[in-house]
Amino acid sequence: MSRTTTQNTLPRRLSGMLAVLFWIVVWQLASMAVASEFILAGPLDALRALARLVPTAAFWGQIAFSFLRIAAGTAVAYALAIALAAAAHRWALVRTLAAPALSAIKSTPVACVVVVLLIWFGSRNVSAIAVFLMALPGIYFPVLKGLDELDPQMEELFCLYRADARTRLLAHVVPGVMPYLVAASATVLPMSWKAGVAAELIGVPDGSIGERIYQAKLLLETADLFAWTIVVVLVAWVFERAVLSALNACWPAAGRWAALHQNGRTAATPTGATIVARQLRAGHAGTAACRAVDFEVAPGEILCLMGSSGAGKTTMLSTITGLLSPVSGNLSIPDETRFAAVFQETRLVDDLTPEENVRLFAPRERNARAMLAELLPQDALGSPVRELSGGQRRRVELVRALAADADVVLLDEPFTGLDGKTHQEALAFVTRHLDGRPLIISTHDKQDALALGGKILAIS
Ligand SMILES: Nc1ncnc2c1ncn2[C@@H]1O[C@H](COP(=O)(O)OP(=O)(O)OP(=O)(O)O)[C@@H](O)[C@H]1O
Repeated sequence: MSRTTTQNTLPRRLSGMLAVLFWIVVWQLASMAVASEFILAGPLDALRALARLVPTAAFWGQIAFSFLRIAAGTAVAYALAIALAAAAHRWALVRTLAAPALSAIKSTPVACVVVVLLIWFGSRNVSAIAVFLMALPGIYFPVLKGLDELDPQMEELFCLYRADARTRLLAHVVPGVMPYLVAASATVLPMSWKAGVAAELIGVPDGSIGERIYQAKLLLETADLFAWTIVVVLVAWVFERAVLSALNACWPAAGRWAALHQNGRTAATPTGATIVARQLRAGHAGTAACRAVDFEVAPGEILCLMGSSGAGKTTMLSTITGLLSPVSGNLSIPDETRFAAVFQETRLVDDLTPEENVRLFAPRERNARAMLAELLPQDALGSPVRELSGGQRRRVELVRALAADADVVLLDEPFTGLDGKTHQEALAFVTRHLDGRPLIISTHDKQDALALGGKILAIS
């Protein structure tokens, strides 16, 4: 933690504690003014009641009874809501069927549900089921939104590099959905305790916190009532902090784990792909972006696409990778060809380090760290890429493309943002690590084509 952050946090914590103290004093003064423990017990009365309750085994048994049911209801709701959201994201029919049912559950008052649940299931586990029903839509809708909002450019990246399902899930889906899940949890977790204790208050299961609060109400033990309320607030707070901390910790850790466990990925034999285009016209939605071109790129050859801004270089590269369909003409590429690419805009997993980003798609034989060290300073290698400069991020992408297990390398203006020296180093890096694979590169700089010794294809 930086010194500025610590300096800001301490006064904030202190002022928060003083605010709590202020309201406790107001509560104490109000109870002294009312002067009746039955009507308004003060904080000291509640503390005395708490001191009486805490040493008893029954107190801990009641907390355990309620905690187990509320935690179980919440956990099952999370698991089912996430699975259902994944299915709804994948299949429109599931989304259509789930929407009205979950919207109805969301708007039904807990008290009405609990009465029906008591008739069906009895009182013992009523809190678990009530919590489950409350948390299910609370998690389902935000997770579905997170899945719908996954960055399509990153989807393309994982698809192009042929990432397996596990890598895509841990390095792309989890970091994309987690902010939605964490934000939803900050509301759902405290609510689950409110719903659970409310259900126990109605069902009054033996040995629960709800039963104790109900008895305190019947016997007008206001101090006990407040003591139990304090206990519920504290346990709910600890529960919320524990779950949120676990979620926040597993968020970047998931991608890191995926990067470090690519042991199964070994370098495949290059297919020796030759790319042949005849009268190929690239474009978007059937509209050509450039004139028809002919070219042939064999293993070890380099083709430099050159043209003014908007001429269609990026569109041509996307057509070669198969992300876009040709508007007309022929493009011949062997079926199993594996591509690696630097896209025009940066596409990195922001929470991962440069090495982890490279290792996501590299075979285990490749020494990602050594390759990165050829282009980046040592102190940049340990930070998440979100903390790197634009030029450093560009170099990480370049290393990732050259380190990946690919037959063809495509680079779309890969030297953008690099100063003269790093530009030259990057050019030399490409030549050194191309390993006889065909390279197609888009650039505005004729010197790049000369330095790489590539053929030039004018795009217009
Ligand atoms: N998603 C898209 N949908 C429709 N048209 C697009 C899309 N992306 C780009 N275009 C159009 O296709 C044409 C070619 O764009 P492209 O990005 O391929 O050019 P470029 O040569 O790579 O340009 P630059 O050097 O500026 O990167 C432009 O007229 C652009 O407006």
